[in-house]
Amino acid sequence: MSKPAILALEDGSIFKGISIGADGQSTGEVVFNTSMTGYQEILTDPSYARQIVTLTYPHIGNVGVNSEDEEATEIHSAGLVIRDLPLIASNWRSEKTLDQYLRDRNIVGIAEIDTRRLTRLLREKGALAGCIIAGENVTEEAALEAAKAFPGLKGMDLAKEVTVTESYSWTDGEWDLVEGYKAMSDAELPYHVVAYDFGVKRNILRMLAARGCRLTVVPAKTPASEVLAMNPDGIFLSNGPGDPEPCDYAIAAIKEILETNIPVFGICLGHQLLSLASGAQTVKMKFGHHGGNHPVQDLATKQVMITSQNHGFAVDEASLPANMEATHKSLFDGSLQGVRRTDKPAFSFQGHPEASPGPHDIAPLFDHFVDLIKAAK
Ligand SMILES: NC(=O)CC[C@H](N)C(=O)O
Repeated sequence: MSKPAILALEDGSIFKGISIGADGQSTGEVVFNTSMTGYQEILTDPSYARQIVTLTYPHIGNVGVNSEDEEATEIHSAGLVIRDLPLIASNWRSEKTLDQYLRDRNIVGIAEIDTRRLTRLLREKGALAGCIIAGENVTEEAALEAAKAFPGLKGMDLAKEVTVTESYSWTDGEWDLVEGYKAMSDAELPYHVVAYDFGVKRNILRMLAARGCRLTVVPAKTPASEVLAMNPDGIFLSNGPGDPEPCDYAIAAIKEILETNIPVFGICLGHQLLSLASGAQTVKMKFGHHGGNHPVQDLATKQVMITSQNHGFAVDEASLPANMEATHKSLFDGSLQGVRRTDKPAFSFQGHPEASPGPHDIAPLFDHFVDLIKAAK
């Protein structure tokens, strides 16, 4: 017997469906993601903290879930909204069904929702605060009240909530498959990169390790002095949830790091923080970019790449300081997608070059980072 569930939005819209996952209540900013695959990676991406994700692809859960595809140890998304949960999950890697996974992690979800109506609404009005109530005691009034009480992500520092408490090392990246690194032990990997964890995805760490980087992953609030004392060959700024603007500790640390000539690479939240630390400004977007098919142009070569995206804030191109240059633009809406410092070996990208799953067109950005490290060494 399926249990009822309700999704209420701050504008008063009510969507009735059935519960998948845990009983309970969850509020957050409702966003739509147009990816056709990767629901488990989306759920576990720390950048989705405090966001309820609706997937436009209609059948979600077909291949179940497994322990290898998680981008972090927990589900960070505040809830899942889908059209149809298949009766059977079938894949050789599947360890459990999606609804069992949500129940085990105490995450609420709702199925049998008209996700096309919901997506059109979010496109017209922009991302809206919402609340899912699932299981017992499902009332429209309670869901509406909770949705309206959610303050929105603007001004919310969530990087400090999802980051690690202790630093750790990471060398897992099938780096031994890369020619030249085959016979090396982890400690012999040629480059030491310190990665700030603002909500990092595992595949970013894997892709850096695969290029010969021995990583020390550090908590979001680690001061620059501690990072510089580790003598890194490169510094990486991770993706992460929430508004970049209130992350003053990170902005201060990056400013200090930019006084050195150590190569810096930022992805998504890391891109926004590098820009803020350089004097640029960020803005909240209407409904953001969340999907796996976003065309982005490299402004120098004019080459167009298909990219994976997940962001609700963006760097305002008009605010770039004289020593920062736009490198990439979205061909969907013209928004800024990449920057580089003209006076320092520092650059960053708004989308996700590590896309897993997703297009790999922009993966060479990792090679560019390693090239800067080699040049600086
Ligand atoms: N994936 C990310 O790092 C997201 C960055 C930021 N939280 C945003 O929404 O724009």
